[in-house]
Amino acid sequence: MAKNNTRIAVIGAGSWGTALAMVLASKGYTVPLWGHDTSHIESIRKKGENTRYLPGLSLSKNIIPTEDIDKAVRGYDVICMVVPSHGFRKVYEKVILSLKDGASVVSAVKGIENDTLMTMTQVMEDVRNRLTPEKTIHTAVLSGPSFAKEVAEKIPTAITMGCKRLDIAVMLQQLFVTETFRVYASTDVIGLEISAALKNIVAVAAGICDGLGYGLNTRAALITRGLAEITRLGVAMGAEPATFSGLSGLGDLVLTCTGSLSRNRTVGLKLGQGLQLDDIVSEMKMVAEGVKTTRSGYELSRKIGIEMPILEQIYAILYQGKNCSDAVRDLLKRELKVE
Ligand SMILES: NC(=O)C1=CN([C@@H]2O[C@H](COP(=O)(O)OP(=O)(O)OC[C@H]3O[C@@H](n4cnc5c(N)ncnc54)[C@H](OP(=O)(O)O)[C@@H]3O)[C@@H](O)[C@H]2O)C=CC1
Ligand SMILES: O=C(CO)COP(=O)(O)O
Repeated sequence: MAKNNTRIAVIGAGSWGTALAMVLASKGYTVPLWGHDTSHIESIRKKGENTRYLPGLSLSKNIIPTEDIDKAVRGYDVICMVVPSHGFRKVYEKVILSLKDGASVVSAVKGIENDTLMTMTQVMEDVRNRLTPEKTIHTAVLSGPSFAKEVAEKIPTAITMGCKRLDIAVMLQQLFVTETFRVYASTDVIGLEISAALKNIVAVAAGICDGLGYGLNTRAALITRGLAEITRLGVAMGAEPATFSGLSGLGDLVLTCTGSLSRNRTVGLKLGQGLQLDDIVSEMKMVAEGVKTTRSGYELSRKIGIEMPILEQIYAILYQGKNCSDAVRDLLKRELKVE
């Protein structure tokens, strides 16, 4: 668990980027924390606290807030990308220009890009092929049940680091692990990314059912059947089935479908209570990735030809104006099946 000479920076000064910077800073690493909003970065620098996203938690002096992306990236060995999926590509296009050959880039983001239907490691590969094909860059993904606030408060958490090269996954595992932040290694990058992105949609569904006043039976059914459909899609994309019963699969699904800290579950809860999506989203200061991923997940499932009944109903609610109760009724009256 000891610190080594690796230089690591975090790109994205929201709740999760800040919490991950706190994990690394607690090990003694000096961590640049990049954010795109100069006034927000200035506020973090002055107050020693991210009052917008993690209020009440003092930041270590080892965290260096910066709005200068080149300064945050140039010469660093490992970059942790924590910019929401809708802004990820644009930021990475800047990051890659300053990235050193042989660096590792970890995506801690849970989403699928709209329009391209790419996961974040696929976006990174696409950007590299276009902008710096001569560079070798190791892409990785960090995923699992981990509310930023709890991680920042050092509440015991377990999570998975995935990289197609196991030696790199193990190097990154050792870099992030602390006494309260246990990191497993995996080589199933696509499995981790698909489970991470799609659990957010099931969390919206769980919130809707709670908002409608349904009970624990409903939630347990959603978690179980949600996992079945996420697994079907992931396996069709080349993932290992076992990944979906791991931390990034079942683990994160349980957390976000049941935890009151989940932004995606909160969106669903308010929809179930009758609020309009636009009003819910415009009042939230944090990102709920499941809203955009419902669109890309839906298009991906149709492209690959995988039946995903829960996802289809959430898509109809969010993007076709379907009534929440009608969606639940239509799920229940589907043709009977063998489990
Ligand atoms: N929070 C959590 O518990 C966890 C989150 N994640 C994932 O981490 C990712 C980041 O989420 P999280 O940190 O929670 O989000 P937050 O909503 O807490 O923060 C988002 C951050 O990204 C910035 N941002 C928004 N749009 C852009 C853009 N286009 N370019 C650059 N920066 C931008 C925001 O800046 P501004 O303030 O100016 O809007 C803010 O600093 C998501 O994919 C999420 O699913 C994963 C595990 C846990
Ligand atoms: O992914 C998360 C925890 O693992 C956070 O979930 P929300 O984005 O729904 O808050």
